[in-house]
Amino acid sequence: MKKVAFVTGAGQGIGKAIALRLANDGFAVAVADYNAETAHAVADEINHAHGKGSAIAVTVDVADRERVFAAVEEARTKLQGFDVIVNNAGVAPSTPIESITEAVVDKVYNINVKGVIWGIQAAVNAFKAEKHGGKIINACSQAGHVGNPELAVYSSSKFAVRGLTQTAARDLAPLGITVNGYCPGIVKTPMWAEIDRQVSEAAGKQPGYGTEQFAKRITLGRLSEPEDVAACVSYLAGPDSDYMTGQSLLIDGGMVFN
Ligand SMILES: NC(=O)C1=CN([C@@H]2O[C@H](COP(=O)(O)OP(=O)(O)OC[C@H]3O[C@@H](n4cnc5c(N)ncnc54)[C@H](O)[C@@H]3O)[C@@H](O)[C@H]2O)C=CC1
Ligand SMILES: CC(=O)C(C)=O
Repeated sequence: MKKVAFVTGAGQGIGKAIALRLANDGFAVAVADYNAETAHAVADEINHAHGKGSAIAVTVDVADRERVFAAVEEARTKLQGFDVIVNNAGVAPSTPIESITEAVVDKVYNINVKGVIWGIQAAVNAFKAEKHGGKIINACSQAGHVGNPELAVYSSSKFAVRGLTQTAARDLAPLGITVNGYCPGIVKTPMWAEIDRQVSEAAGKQPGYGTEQFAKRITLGRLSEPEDVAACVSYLAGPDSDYMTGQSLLIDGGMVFN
């Protein structure tokens, strides 16, 4: 029987790369996203293009607690098990301090922070129903290790995810559940393209300027591909990370040294 992984925000970008990688690792994958079209496209790619792959698409807004519980239960029932959740969905609007509104704080925290809490809770329910432990993996960021310019709301939400990851690791260890996070640097996805556009525009520069500014800090001298991140998540989802919990691993090409 295949192990089952549930990946949120898996319709594009890093989440898509994670879904494809875990399918390749032998997991049956629930491709969860609030964009039904992209979720179905990724699930189809796994089922058809990858031959041995097995996936379903699940439409869910991670900010909606009830829907998250229902989506996890749907995946557990349809895929006949539940072993790993990757709480990957996130949003990252540019928010220079003086521009911050209540609406943008609510939106970012509802998705990036509450969405992770609901995912953790729903996964615990599913692990209990399956009568075994499991692995919870949360999307953090280098911006959760060091405050990023013009990304105060986003950066603080990722600091919160790092705190949640440590705390949940302590609370859930007695249930045989590990909780870890991954902290990418600058990854070539639609999210990064939009941050670059907003930061460049705010500086009165052409697109690409924001990337240049951030990229100066990358020791390895290149931006990350989504697959770089998926490789780390593959490790966190597999047995080689069994003796690791509460960690938020930097995969940032050496942007931030703590
Ligand atoms: N791209 C980057 O440079 C970095 C990204 N990250 C984190 O990695 C994760 C993935 O980022 P990307 O792939 O770059 O983003 P992206 O914007 O390219 O893709 C995000 C996916 O999440 C989905 N999504 C957004 N809100 C949702 C919601 N409420 N419910 C369900 N699905 C939702 C979107 O439909 C989309 O498919 C995020 O948590 C992000 O904060 C962390 C560090 C760097
Ligand atoms: C978007 C993000 O998390 C970055 C640039 O680290």
